[in-house]
Amino acid sequence: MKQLSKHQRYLLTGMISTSVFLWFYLSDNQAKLETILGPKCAARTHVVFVKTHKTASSTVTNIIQRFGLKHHLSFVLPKYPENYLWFDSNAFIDRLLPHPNGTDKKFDLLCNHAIYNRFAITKLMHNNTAYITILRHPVNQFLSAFYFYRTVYKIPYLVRIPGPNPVEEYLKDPAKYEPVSNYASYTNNRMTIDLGIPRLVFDQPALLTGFINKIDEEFDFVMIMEYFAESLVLLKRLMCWRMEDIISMRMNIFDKDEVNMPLKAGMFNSIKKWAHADLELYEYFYRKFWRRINQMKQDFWREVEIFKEIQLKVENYCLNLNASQDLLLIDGSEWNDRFLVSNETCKLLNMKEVKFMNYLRTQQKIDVN
Ligand SMILES: Nc1ncnc2c1ncn2[C@@H]1O[C@H](COP(=O)(O)OS(=O)(=O)O)[C@@H](OP(=O)(O)O)[C@H]1O
Repeated sequence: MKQLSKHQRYLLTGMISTSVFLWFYLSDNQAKLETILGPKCAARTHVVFVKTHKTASSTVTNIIQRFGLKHHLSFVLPKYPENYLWFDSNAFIDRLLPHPNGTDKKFDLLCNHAIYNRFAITKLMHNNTAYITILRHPVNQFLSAFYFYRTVYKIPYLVRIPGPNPVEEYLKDPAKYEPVSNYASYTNNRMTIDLGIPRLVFDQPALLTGFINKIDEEFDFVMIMEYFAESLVLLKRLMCWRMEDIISMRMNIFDKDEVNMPLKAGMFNSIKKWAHADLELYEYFYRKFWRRINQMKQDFWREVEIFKEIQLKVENYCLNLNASQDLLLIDGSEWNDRFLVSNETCKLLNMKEVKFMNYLRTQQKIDVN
């Protein structure tokens, strides 16, 4: 074979090393490809998450809190010691911590419990804010709320219910036990209440449907708790966030063995009947969720699978944490850059909503001059 000249050898070596470099870059992952060709999309940083009760909403709030902390974003936060945001009076601004950069500035994120009030919230937020919420099947949502607010929070109207099976007793005549105020109840179609739909329309089908349609117009995305992984991958795509942004640890799990209130025959249907506004809301957005998923290409399901694998690794790592443990390295894929999970990451993933909020409150106060 003919010997290559020095110049040809030099060119060939250059071509090979460039190819190896590009191969490493391109085969590594999508994020590296984006480094060369420019990003496909920029992460959206303006979100309102309407935190419905007992729907895995604290888990989603943790995701948003971590995202905001990482990107130094501003949060709409109630003044200490309040944990809820109240938009029911014109003086709602007085109950909020001021914006860290001046009172005329718009906030980036809102993710506390609040009764949705579009008029008030738009005054605080940027025009390009994504409005998001989450719903759960009303029977499980009702039971979760009933058990939690009776046995953990010990809310008087629920504690007062007598008998060996208080759920059964309550379902015989819910109105007998329910508090008068809309907002004091956690068991009367609370997801619908959280979304700002008044109790007055619960028994007026046309008006209720009208309100649900309005929510549909105003919200960018409604997640479904029973499809949490799918919901988070859709959220990631909508917001152009990274895989490490949507990992989470389950918050507020309630051990059903702690309560001895078996669900007897007929109770499932009684709850559906009582929670009929929540049921209509849930079924509407459940159908919409699946229409959205059915429009996705096959790669959506591959991304969900990858996400579930990563989520499991993170859960195992954070649950079996010990101080000397190495970092967890998550490999890159078509949908994510490589990333590391550390003890510090786990601390944030496990941080309860109120503790996280208190931390954010001190951060934002420090920023106020
Ligand atoms: N990731 C994930 N997947 C599935 N389910 C989850 C998840 N995270 C939280 N949960 C369940 O959600 C219930 C708590 O909901 P919230 O966090 O919204 O409660 S709260 O209103 O903020 O008190 C509570 O339900 P119950 O255990 O039935 O009470 C949690 O177990």
